[in-house]
Amino acid sequence: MTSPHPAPAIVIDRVTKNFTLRHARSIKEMSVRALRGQRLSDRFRALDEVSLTIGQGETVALMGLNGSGKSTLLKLISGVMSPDAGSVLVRGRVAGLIDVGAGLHPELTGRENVFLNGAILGMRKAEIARKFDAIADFSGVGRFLDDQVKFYSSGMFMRLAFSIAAHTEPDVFLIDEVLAVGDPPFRDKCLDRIRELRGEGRTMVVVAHDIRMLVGLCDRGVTMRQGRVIFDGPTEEAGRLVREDRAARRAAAQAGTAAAPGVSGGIGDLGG
Ligand SMILES: Nc1ncnc2c1ncn2[C@@H]1O[C@H](COP(=O)(O)OP(=O)(O)OP(=O)(O)O)[C@@H](O)[C@H]1O
Repeated sequence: MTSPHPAPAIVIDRVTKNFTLRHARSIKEMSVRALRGQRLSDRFRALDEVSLTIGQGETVALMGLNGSGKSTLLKLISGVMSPDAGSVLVRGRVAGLIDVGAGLHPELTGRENVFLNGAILGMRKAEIARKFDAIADFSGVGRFLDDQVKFYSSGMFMRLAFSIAAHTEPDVFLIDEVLAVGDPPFRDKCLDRIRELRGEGRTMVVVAHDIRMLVGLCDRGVTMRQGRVIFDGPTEEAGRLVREDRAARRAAAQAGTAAAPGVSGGIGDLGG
């Protein structure tokens, strides 16, 4: 029997992340702005005191409008980015599909990338060799395996990246919008593989805009708005709040106003 309170796999404690928005891209632009007394850059708060604990074996959907901070939060969990304040603790091996294909090297072949990316994701050479056929089969890249991946279509690229990550047997698996890229049969295969990983008790955090898919896949939904967690509970309810935000954003756009829920407002967001 599973415990109602699984041991934490991810603990995010009052995490804040700021980015610098540069307004001038050239020395000329900088000079013009300086002469006019305009700012050269602004600080933008992408995450604002976010706290979240995810238990081992949970499948959590991270939802919210564009710019609400989902991807930034996944990057902090994966360790590719560090918080400006607060802490992120992750137990076990993390594999992520965060920036699709970011781990694939365009000049290398699919085969070489399986070994390189597999190693980056923490697999030993013998383990990759043992799983190579399964990775190649799952990706469906077939006869293109010995071509450089820069010649792959975006779908093939994503399939190979997903296949490598999904065979690393991670304790924590992070998935960002990759399911939106693939063709429907591959998407179903990915969903089956995610369910399999879930059945093996792995922890999963999934970011996607397809609310219906998330409701079918995840035990728990977290809704973000302007860098903050505004809801954490049943996935349906989390999704309902996102639909509300979408409707408000549409209404605001029609009314011609700039401010809508969850839409990043730059420096103005910092205070409120
Ligand atoms: N490297 C960066 N430099 C500057 N600003 C950034 C950077 N990465 C993200 N941001 C900004 O931080 C905010 C949050 O971005 P993030 O990508 O986390 O949102 P998101 O909820 O994942 O959005 P989407 O659904 O569009 O992927 C956005 O306003 C974005 O423009």
